[in-house]
Amino acid sequence: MNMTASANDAPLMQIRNLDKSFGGVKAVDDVSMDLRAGIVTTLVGPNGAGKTTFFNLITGNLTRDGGQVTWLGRDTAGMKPYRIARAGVGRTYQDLRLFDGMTVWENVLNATEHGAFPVPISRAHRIARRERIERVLERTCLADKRNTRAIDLAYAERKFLSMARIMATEAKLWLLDEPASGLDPNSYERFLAILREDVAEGVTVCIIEHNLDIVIGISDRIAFLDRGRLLADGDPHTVMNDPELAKIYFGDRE
Ligand SMILES: Nc1ncnc2c1ncn2[C@@H]1O[C@H](COP(=O)(O)OP(=O)(O)OP(=O)(O)O)[C@@H](O)[C@H]1O
Repeated sequence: MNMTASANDAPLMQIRNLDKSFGGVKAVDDVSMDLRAGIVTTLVGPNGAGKTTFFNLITGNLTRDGGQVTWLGRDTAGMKPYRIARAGVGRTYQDLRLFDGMTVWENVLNATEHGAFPVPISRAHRIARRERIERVLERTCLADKRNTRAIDLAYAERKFLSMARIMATEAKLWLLDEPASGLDPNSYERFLAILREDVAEGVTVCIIEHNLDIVIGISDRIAFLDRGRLLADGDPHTVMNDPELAKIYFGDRE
């Protein structure tokens, strides 16, 4: 969405020769990628290509077998997921992973505390955080639902709540797992507007998405994974119009 970002900007996240196997399956195989400020990268690829494993490796949910991931210049090896999150890497899940019994407000507040390891904050910070959450709830149209339990929300509202949790943490990198799937057209437009505004402010986004119509509309860049390998990484139209990749994607490879 920000095609003007300079190619010389240092990447926020630098991924080099990343490897992960499960038994004999190479889920992520020698993948290198740069994630730069203000750029939306979409990961596409057939089922089992390694997209979720890739997310799990860069969030610290899985331990890599080899390779290097640096975030803001620092090697993340050995960092716990909550530390990586606190350093500015936010993530949503396909199954959303909300706290169903908690209210909207509590769900968002909890995200700002990064799980079981809250950092003590001053009164001024608490006030600033409350204002930030208010603003995020306005933007995601959840302000009127602040006292509603997550389980009682409609599907699109639950998706926006998972976005709100990232937005409130002011994460610099958003890793979004199928953020637009199942959204009605109005909700999809609202999602796109939020994404565009935050990307314009410098947020970096990496999305896993299966819906190819959505992919083209959202992405500055497409990374195509297959059997753990990064087969292409570049301009959306070039990648999506590649006949060999199309065969792989639609399952009719030779
Ligand atoms: N915890 C695990 N244990 C064993 N094998 C796994 C595990 N997680 C993933 N795999 C395997 O690693 C490969 C990559 O899986 P992954 O879920 O990362 O792919 P994906 O691209 O996200 O797929 P999908 O689009 O279906 O979600 C697959 O062959 C999968 O079966």
